[in-house]
Amino acid sequence: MLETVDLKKVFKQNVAADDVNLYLDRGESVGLLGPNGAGKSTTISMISTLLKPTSGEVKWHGDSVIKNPSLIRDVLGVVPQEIALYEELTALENLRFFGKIYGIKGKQLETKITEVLEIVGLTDRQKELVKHYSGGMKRRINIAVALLHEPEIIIMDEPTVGIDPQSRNYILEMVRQLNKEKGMTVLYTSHYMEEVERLCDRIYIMDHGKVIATGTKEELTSILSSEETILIELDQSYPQLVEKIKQTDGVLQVVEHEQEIKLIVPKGNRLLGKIFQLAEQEQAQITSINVQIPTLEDVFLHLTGRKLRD
Ligand SMILES: Nc1ncnc2c1ncn2[C@@H]1O[C@H](COP(=O)(O)OP(=O)(O)OP(=O)(O)O)[C@@H](O)[C@H]1O
Repeated sequence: MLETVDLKKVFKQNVAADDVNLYLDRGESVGLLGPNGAGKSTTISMISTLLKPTSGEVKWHGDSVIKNPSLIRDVLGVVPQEIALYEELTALENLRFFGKIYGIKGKQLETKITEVLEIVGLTDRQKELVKHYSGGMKRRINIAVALLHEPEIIIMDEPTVGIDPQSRNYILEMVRQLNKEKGMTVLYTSHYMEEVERLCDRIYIMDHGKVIATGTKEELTSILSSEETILIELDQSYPQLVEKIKQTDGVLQVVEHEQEIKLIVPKGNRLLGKIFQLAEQEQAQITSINVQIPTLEDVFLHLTGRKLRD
């Protein structure tokens, strides 16, 4: 239904999107997972025709969206990362304003507004000025705006960044319902692994402008089927210990974050004894040590040697 073919965007010397190939089938929920600066926003800006690609194609049912942007504009709802609302208007006035921009009028507009307010759970607060809304409520109205014209496909650019856990949960559940119950096709970008794991049927992992892996969560984590993750917590950080662990035979990847060290090691390894020995040498106190099933975060670490969120 929607496809990008070798989509590229170069800003001066910086290749923000590098031959990105994605596809979405009708009714799918697809995640674009990557750290800040990976090229997610650039890619979706090109898909939604807000940004002209340096080269490559965006196709809607096989036809070029680059040549004919109107093909996609009516069927696409875009929720940008930045809140795009008038603070001095109420939520209802914002929805009326944006609805008219979409060309929806009169009774049809009022019916649609009632419906989208219900979807985002803000019916009771619709007459309050947006400037008095919390960050999470503003994001929900931002989403309501994108739903006004009944898009076939909705693209969301990190819609939960910087909001409270309750609003975050509300948004995630709402996206799930739009996809699973209303059959809307979703392209969801995030740097939160848990969100794409929870919401998306298929996931593209991006880094430095490139798609570095794609598949279902199970397919992606099976990249690590012969490996496992060891998570070590210490009473404080021990840089020397990290260095020694990195040099230990059989340790494939190591990342540290404050008092925590995460290792990717081959399954069935016998490294725990060695780790305890090294900790003793460095007089480091291990407060916990856990062997875990690999997550998408570990897949990213395995592929790039870095954490998803640094
Ligand atoms: N208008 C622009 N001019 C120059 N460079 C840009 C522009 N927009 C993005 N970039 C650069 O392109 C790269 C990809 O940025 P992009 O915003 O697409 O990443 P992202 O994965 O969406 O991350 P974030 O979540 O931080 O937005 C970054 O190096 C960024 O600095």
